[in-house]
Amino acid sequence: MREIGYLGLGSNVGDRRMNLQATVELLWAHDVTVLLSSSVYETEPVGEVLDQRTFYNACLRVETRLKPEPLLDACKAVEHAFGRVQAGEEGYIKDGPRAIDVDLLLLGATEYSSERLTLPHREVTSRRFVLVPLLELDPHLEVPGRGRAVDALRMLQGQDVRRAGPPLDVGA
Ligand SMILES: Nc1ncnc2c1ncn2[C@@H]1O[C@H](COP(=O)(O)OP(=O)(O)OP(=O)(O)O)[C@@H](O)[C@H]1O
Ligand SMILES: Nc1nc2c(c(=O)[nH]1)N=C(CO)CN2
Repeated sequence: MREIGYLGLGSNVGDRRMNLQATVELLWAHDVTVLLSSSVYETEPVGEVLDQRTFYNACLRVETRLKPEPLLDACKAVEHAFGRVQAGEEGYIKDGPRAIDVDLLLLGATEYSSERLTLPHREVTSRRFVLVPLLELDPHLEVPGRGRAVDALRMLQGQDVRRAGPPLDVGA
């Protein structure tokens, strides 16, 4: 059975837009069909490392037959193709600079938790750089177990998120 899911992309190293665009193509090669892209947003860094380049962030609506863990594997394979150092590996910096980050935000109505995967993503309702592009894709989006995305965004202040470029090319 095919499910609709949402992925969050982020990049702040190299040609940020090109990295996001290349990710769309790599996802296709891993059985993840990209249906729609949000605009690309330039966003102020949040988390443990604030003194770094601004990020380009976007969200994708995808369709896939992959179950949660294999879909996470596909996200990780894309990061690996960019040479991403993973959590637990030497040189990993939590919230540090990266050419690409692919987060699995939502997969249908699935609520799931394992050692390596939490669905919905634990930060989906606490990051403006995720909620703004998600709401562009679906203004009525409900986050399973956590209510309406628009209500979550209303609770958040501050972080600068500004539209920087058109949606990524998804070949539709
Ligand atoms: N929904 C999810 N999407 C992606 N990774 C997840 C998810 N839930 C748990 N994880 C786990 O989180 C680990 C750390 O992810 P990552 O290295 O991308 O962290 P980060 O990008 O620094 O922080 P964040 O995940 O908060 O954006 C991954 O190796 C993965 O096993
Ligand atoms: N603005 C912004 N800040 C971040 C981002 C990101 O994608 N955008 N990703 C992080 C680690 O996943 C940490 N901080």
